[in-house]
Amino acid sequence: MSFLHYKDIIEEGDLVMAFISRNDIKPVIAKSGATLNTRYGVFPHDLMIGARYGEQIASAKGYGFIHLLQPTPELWTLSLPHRTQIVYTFDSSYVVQRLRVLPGSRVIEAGTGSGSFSHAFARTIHSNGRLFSYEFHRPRYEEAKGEFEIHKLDNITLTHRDVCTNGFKVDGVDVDGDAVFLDLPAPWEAIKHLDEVVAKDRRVSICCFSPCIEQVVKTIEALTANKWNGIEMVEVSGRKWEAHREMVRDVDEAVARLKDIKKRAAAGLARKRKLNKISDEVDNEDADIQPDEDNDISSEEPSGKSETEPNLKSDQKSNQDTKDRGYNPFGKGKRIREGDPAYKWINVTRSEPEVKSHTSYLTFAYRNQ
Ligand SMILES: C[S@@+](CC[C@H](N)C(=O)[O-])C[C@H]1O[C@@H](n2cnc3c(N)ncnc32)[C@H](O)[C@@H]1O
Repeated sequence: MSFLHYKDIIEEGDLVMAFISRNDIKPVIAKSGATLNTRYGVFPHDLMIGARYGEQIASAKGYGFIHLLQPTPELWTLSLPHRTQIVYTFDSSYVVQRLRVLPGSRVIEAGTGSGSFSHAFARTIHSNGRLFSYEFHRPRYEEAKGEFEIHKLDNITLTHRDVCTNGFKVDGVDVDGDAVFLDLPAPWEAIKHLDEVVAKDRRVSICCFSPCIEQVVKTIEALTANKWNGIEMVEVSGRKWEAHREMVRDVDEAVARLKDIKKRAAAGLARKRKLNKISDEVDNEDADIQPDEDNDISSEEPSGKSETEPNLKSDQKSNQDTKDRGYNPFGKGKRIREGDPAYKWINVTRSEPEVKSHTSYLTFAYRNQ
């Protein structure tokens, strides 16, 4: 396994992205005898080893299940241990294409932070490219170094350095960068050091990622002073769209639904009244109880049989609902798989209710074009 080369079968020592739910993805190194404990059950790693990436496995007791996914930078970004603020895929995907980062590119990145963007760069530039990443915080540097080794990202050169003070030169290496990404509190202090490491014979692109407009202004001043051209600032407003099919229903079905709701409400009320009556009887064991027409459930129960449902006692009825009732779009009944060709469907899209708010401003510029 590696983020650079995909494979089919999971082996001991491979990284597996255990997809528990949309908001819960756990990176796991498959190790014989170990277990993954989740709220859906316990998953022995021995079930993962030998399985195919993409496969679903059941928990040891068979109640829950998870999917075993191939590691990708996108899944890593959603599951990595946060040491800092990170760049998410909404922004990183845009930056990668806008900087024209390709297999073979030589990219300069500072700071490394949690290594979220480093994974995306490393995957895109592939084995023939090189990412020069810089981090001045010692523990973060150490942790990123360990992660890159475990993830076999051998196309990254990680340097422990304050780039604002000491620049980007790497001993014995011609960095020759053609793309630069600065996610630093003061990128304007680092820009002046780029001259000594960026390519002179081809186009070089830069992106500075800054959360506030005052930082953007200072960055633009430094880019202009250092002869960067085509300066442009953009903001990515990420929003997820969900596409699925919805069953087309007609008026008769809508009327049936209203009747169904009304009938269920009446039956529920009757059951509640019956229960209240029983508890009153228990409380007043010796009392002389007069029949109360308002609480007589026989007047509340639907008297006639409906087309689809015999007039059964409530517990029998609920069994009957799921067994014989066939498709019921509104309540208990057979579940229909989305897209079942026996029904009519329409394609619909829905945007996520919560629009991602501001992440950062992206300031782009170019040299030697
Ligand atoms: C917001 S984080 C970067 C997050 C990263 N882009 C990611 O996606 O995970 C900024 C990092 O820059 C580092 N940093 C700040 N100033 C620096 C400097 N002058 N030289 C090197 N690293 C620096 C910080 O320690 C921090 O880890």
